[in-house]
Amino acid sequence: MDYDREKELKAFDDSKAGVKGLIDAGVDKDELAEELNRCQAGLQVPIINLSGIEIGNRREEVVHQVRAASEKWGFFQVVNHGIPQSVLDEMIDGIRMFHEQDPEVKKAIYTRDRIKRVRFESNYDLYRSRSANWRDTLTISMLVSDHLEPDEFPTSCRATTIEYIKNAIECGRGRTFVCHYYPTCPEPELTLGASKHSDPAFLTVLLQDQLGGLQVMHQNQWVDVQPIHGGLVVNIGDLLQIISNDKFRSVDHRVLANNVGPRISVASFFKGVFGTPKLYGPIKELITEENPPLYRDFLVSDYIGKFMSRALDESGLDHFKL
Ligand SMILES: O=C(O)CCC(=O)C(=O)O
Ligand SMILES: [Fe+2]
Repeated sequence: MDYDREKELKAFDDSKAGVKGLIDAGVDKDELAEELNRCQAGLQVPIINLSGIEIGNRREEVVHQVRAASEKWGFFQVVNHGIPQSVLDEMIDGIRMFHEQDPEVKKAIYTRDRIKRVRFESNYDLYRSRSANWRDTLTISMLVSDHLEPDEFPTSCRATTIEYIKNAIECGRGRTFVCHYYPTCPEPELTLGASKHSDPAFLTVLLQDQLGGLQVMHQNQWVDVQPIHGGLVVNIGDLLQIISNDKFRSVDHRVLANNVGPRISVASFFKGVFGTPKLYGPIKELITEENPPLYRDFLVSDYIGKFMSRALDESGLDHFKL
């Protein structure tokens, strides 16, 4: 592979020509328009109702639905999950407030709290793949432990403002919150909110607002993930595809940019442990003679390292295939 992402990023930064420089150099609008339009109306990612999960055989039913959705779609939405609507609404409002506050105050918070603002990659992505990431994100990494405890999510997402989010960090385990803010885009046909990718995580739980824009690749077509008030979007990430030995699917998704208004979403990535020597790989119970392991064992930090340095159109999975 002769492509060096860091080097290209630096070259772009050094040029100081900005997005305008890239556009002046020529963007193939037809290519992007074709890619944007490959959509499938009428399909919908599975919606799983968690109500009464403790009653009778409901749990079994739900497990079955989760399994089927994870195999066929890699995506589903959950409703009646028990997190109060007010908590979800306040979380969206908190993120909006954070991003829309006075720029100087925001800057002071970033500095004071040493919050890492992920590189705003729009310029770079436009350059590299003719598709920008039209969003500002705030990334908050949680403390790590050596196992995943996804059932803690409801507590740790009780975040209304940045202060609350930080409190959540205190009790968080091996996960990262990405609080997205997709500003209104003057030319949505020229760009993307988030370019096509699969997630570098075991599992992602996503809260999105009512604007829509998230699309998932299904049978070679883009399908809209319809916003459901009070719903949460769950998707399988690369790491779960690996440990399930390809039984569950980590599928590509993207977010369209729009000129209607800012879009807000909060993604909680369950990433496992970064700094410990724990090895992950296809779960032994799934391995038989007919179903041999498809991936080698790996450390989460190896995987994340590969993901970060890969070319944009590459999958993070390929490096671990046997
Ligand atoms: O904002 C969204 O709806 C999805 C964002 C996403 O896919 C990601 O951050 O990995
Ligand atoms: Fe994603």
